[in-house]
Amino acid sequence: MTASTRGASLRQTQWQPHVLALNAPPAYRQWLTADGSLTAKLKAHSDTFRVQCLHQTTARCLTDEAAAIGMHRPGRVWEREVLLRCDNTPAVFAHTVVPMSATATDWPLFSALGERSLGTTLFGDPQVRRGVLEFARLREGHPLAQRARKALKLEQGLDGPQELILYARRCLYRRRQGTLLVTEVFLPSVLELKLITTNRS
Ligand SMILES: C=C(O[C@@H]1C=C(C(=O)O)C=C[C@H]1O)C(=O)O
Repeated sequence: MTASTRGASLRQTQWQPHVLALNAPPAYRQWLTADGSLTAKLKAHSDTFRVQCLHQTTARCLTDEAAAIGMHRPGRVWEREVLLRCDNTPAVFAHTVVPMSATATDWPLFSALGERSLGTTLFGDPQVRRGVLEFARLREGHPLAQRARKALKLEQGLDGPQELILYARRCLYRRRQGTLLVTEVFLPSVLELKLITTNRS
């Protein structure tokens, strides 16, 4: 890596309200801007869909997400990270944070999700308010890029795809007094998915 690309990769990841600002390939754009539940979309593009929960624990939130969830400075949150698998291939690395100030009344189903999709609890609940999507091309050193690559490395037993360009989106959800920030990092295999028609010939 040259000094110039090192400087570029270390440039702070900017979360944008406009997907075109990323210069992402159209194939990624259609996933980044997909409306509704990502779980539902992934299920429509695979025979088998699974949520692999990597962990759900307390952690310190990332510096670029504190303000988004209403925290004055990065602090402890509930953190959930999963791989969304289509036909057992990881398609999305997802990272969700909830401030510790949130109560079980705010997010009654979050703590016991396990390998059930978070989406099924968000999109079915009339009390949940969904914010606007933000988009980013994750710089190489961004923690979520590193964690996604690490999850893939565990999957592929390789050094991990170093030159992987990762596009992500994030969305803030509100319910009662609670906030919850979902960040979805789209892995290259998502581009291989094909819509499965219902009337299979
Ligand atoms: C928000 C959704 O939930 C999905 C499921 C997640 C989980 O189970 O942790 C995380 C991110 C999402 O891609 C959705 O389906 O749109």
